[in-house]
Amino acid sequence: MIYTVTFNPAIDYVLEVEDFNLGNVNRSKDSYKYPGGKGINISRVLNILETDNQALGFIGGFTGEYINNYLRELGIQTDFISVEGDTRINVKLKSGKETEINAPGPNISERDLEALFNQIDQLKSKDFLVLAGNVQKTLPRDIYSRIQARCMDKDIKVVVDTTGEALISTIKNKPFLIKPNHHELSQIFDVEIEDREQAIIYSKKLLELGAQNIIVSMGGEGAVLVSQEGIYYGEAPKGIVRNSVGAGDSLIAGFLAKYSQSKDTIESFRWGIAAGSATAFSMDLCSKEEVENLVKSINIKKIN
Ligand SMILES: Nc1ncnc2c1ncn2[C@@H]1O[C@H](COP(=O)(O)OP(=O)(O)O)[C@@H](O)[C@H]1O
Ligand SMILES: O=P(O)(O)OC[C@H]1O[C@](O)(COP(=O)(O)O)[C@@H](O)[C@@H]1O
Repeated sequence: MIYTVTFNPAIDYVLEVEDFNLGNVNRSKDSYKYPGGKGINISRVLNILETDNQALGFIGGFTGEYINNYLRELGIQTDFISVEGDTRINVKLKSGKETEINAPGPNISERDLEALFNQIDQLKSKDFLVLAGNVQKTLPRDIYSRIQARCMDKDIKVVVDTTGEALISTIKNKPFLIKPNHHELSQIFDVEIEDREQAIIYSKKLLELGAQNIIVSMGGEGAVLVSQEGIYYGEAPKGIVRNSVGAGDSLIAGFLAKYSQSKDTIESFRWGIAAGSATAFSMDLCSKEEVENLVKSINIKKIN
């Protein structure tokens, strides 16, 4: 079974505004709302790709209830822990460029954390655990690493998709997969990573430090995969970008959907890129048909 954990879910509120003008009243042409947060997006795309999974994490208030109901109506199993305060609303502004404002989210108490640890302790060998998204500022920065440590005596494949210290602290515990985008990779090493060659150099360092598979996504430029099996590059297909929110999450879900059936890392990488791009070309997340259409056109090149 694949479990996703979202510490800080969100309703993604997408506003389309023509010629956004800062400091003035703007009217939006259209607006949409979707349940979001990285683990939740991964659960939704796994479900789209007909892969069973369960969504865990913390929700609160009317916004949390909206997310839980939405996922259950899609047929996704959920076992969220209820916290005090409302789950956040993140604003995604489309006006030529994409601007995102992500809110802080409710506090997580010691008791809430204990409840999550109890759930993690029920996981079994061969399960996948995805730890995704930002963790609230009030929590210790190594919280993902502590969760990983609880899985070490079982054969659980842990996937981490976050940034900064929360990500760095997990590398020593040998995560199965990490997926920084090139900006996040730049942040880790405090350098400017702008091309594939640089992304490879720094991913190799993460491999040496313990990560088993590193995918660095680079938006429309595709992604690189660095693992013990070698170094690969996958070009992203061309298309009209409608809303790239959730593209990175979709990449992870596409990878896991394929990997959990086939254990074929390279083919899974191809599916990941297809799912990421199919989401970028959609207003909401991808559809199964779009992913299946795109996957045929994606060429994976071995670099080393
Ligand atoms: N403009 C785009 N054109 C085509 N594919 C895209 C585009 N933006 C994102 N993607 C696809 O989604 C994947 C993840 O996107 P990226 O923006 O790097 O992730 P994140 O959302 O984590 O920042 C890319 O590797 C690519 O396959
Ligand atoms: O947890 P964070 O880092 O604040 O990010 C939350 C946001 O990330 C998303 O999961 C999208 O992530 P990606 O675009 O990186 O795939 C949104 O749904 C959500 O609003």
